[in-house]
Amino acid sequence: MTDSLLVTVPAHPIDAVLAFGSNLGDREATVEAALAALAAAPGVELVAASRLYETVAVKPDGVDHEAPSYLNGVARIRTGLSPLDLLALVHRVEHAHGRVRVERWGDRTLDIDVVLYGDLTSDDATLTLPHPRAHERDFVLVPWLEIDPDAVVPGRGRADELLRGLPTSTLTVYAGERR
Ligand SMILES: Nc1ncnc2c1ncn2[C@@H]1O[C@H](COP(=O)(O)OP(=O)(O)OP(=O)(O)O)[C@@H](O)[C@H]1O
Ligand SMILES: Nc1nc2c(c(=O)[nH]1)N=C(CO)CN2
Repeated sequence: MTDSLLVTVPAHPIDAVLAFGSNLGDREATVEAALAALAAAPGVELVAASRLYETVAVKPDGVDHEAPSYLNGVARIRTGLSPLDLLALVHRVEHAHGRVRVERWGDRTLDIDVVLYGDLTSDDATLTLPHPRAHERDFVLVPWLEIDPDAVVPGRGRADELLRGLPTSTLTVYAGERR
């Protein structure tokens, strides 16, 4: 059964953190369009967005240098949407940008994860909060720390300390292909 908190409309706007990834097509245009769509959505205010980072694809067996690399970024929004309405919005934006799911962690034009919704924790498979793998992903922690140096993953610890515990990072700041 879905946790009732996941369908509760908040009494006050909630800060939520979203992580973006794209490794197919015009990655920069896709991420920028997704951010614009989220910023324009009723009940969402875009508060901050990180730079984009070029990152090596991580597959279930480890990093895959043969796969197209990702652009990753993180945004903080303030929202009056319930957690599940936010997830539904994120899915609509993914589908509007041609998201096709073929295999687990397969290449994709756009992936948006809900990293955090306020301090809500959930172990519901439909929306697990905080995102169950955010704490082990440099491609989430690095851009998140850029916009929130004191970021904390509830139940896991400070993002800067989590990052220090990960293998050497393969991220580089994306300078842009068209600029
Ligand atoms: N915090 C969350 N953010 C986004 N989706 C989530 C979250 N928790 C659970 N899900 C569920 O996970 C399902 C699969 O999501 P998705 O296809 O984006 O996974 P993935 O990108 O392949 O892998 P990962 O979740 O490791 O990034 C979604 O349909 C969604 O209901
Ligand atoms: N570098 C990188 N690798 C990934 C990413 C991602 O966003 N960036 N997302 C995945 C599943 O969501 C799987 N692997």
